[in-house]
Amino acid sequence: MSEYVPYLPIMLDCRARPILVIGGGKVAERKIIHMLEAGAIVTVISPDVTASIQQLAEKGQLNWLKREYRAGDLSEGICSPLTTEATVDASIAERSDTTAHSLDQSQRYLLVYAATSLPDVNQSVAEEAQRYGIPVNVADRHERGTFINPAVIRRGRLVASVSTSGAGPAISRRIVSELENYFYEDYELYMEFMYHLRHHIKRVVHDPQERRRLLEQAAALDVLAQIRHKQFVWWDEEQIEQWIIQYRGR
Ligand SMILES: C[C@@]1(CC(=O)O)c2cc3[nH]c(cc4nc(cc5[nH]c(cc(n2)[C@H]1CCC(=O)O)[C@@](C)(CC(=O)O)[C@@H]5CCC(=O)O)C(CC(=O)O)=C4CCC(=O)O)c(CCC(=O)O)c3CC(=O)O
Ligand SMILES: NC(=O)C1=CN([C@@H]2O[C@H](COP(=O)(O)OP(=O)(O)OC[C@H]3O[C@@H](n4cnc5c(N)ncnc54)[C@H](O)[C@@H]3O)[C@@H](O)[C@H]2O)C=CC1
Repeated sequence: MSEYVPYLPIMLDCRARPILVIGGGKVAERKIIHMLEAGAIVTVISPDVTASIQQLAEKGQLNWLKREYRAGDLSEGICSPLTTEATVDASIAERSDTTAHSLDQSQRYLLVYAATSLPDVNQSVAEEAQRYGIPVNVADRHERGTFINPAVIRRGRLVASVSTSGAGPAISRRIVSELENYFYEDYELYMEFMYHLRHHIKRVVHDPQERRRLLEQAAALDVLAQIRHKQFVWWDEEQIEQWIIQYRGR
């Protein structure tokens, strides 16, 4: 077996956190869409961008700095959501003597993506990110970065992601397509219901053992089948209470 990195899979809350993307081509675009869906504040540094990225910039949904990457770009952090290029540059100039070490946590880039078509530029971005301890993804040579992206399907709260640890994104994509046939759209309502039920149980059942038993029972409910057969009716608080009473102490 060949050596490979035992990557740690995590789910990251990126809401209102700044992410920097160097390069604005097709690869950057695909990754940016996921970042925006995750609620991140995205800054793109690239002399040219795809039509979609340009549109997002025009709508104020991301910051585009129309220029090449410069050493030092990662130390700047970002000022506020939806700033224009001019205000970002002005604010960077004001803080020209600051470094990533001295920026407060909320201003520092949470993640950096090196997605240009130039291996040397991507390499410089990766080195700068690692100097500052910022996780970095490198589009052309994943082993030069510190994290990689899985192929993903979402069904509301349910997120299924697949990675082959670099063996091949086409394989990840194919496996995820198979999962799409398993996790139908009805999982979204199923997940919402399970959240609602679990939240209620957590609120009213304080004994840890009893709570765990109830949550296991909840996970075994045949709600998904009911949703699938269009027989499911949403449980109100009273119904949940009755269900809890029925299972308590069994
Ligand atoms: C290591 C990783 C690092 C990372 O990017 O995070 C990586 C690296 C590389 N990808 C390359 C090529 C392609 N990648 C895609 C597509 C995707 N790539 C994604 C992930 C990853 N790609 C990470 C590994 C995940 C894993 O191993 O499971 C997906 C799953 C998620 C995403 O990007 O969001 C997304 C699926 C999108 C979807 O779900 O639809 C396509 C298809 C297309 O573009 O349509 C091609 C062209 C076809 C081909 O080459 O297979 C190259 C060669 C570049 C070159 O030739 O120069 C490298 C470089 C290298 O291997 O080091
Ligand atoms: N990780 C992945 O999933 C995949 C990675 N790749 C690799 O990703 C890289 C990018 O691919 P594409 O987006 O298709 O390329 P592209 O040619 O469409 O886009 C490259 C972008 O980099 C920008 N750029 C060039 N020099 C720059 C600089 N000095 N500073 C900032 N931006 C600069 C360009 O303006 C352009 O927007 C390639 O190296 C490719 O081999 C390709 C397919 C998938």
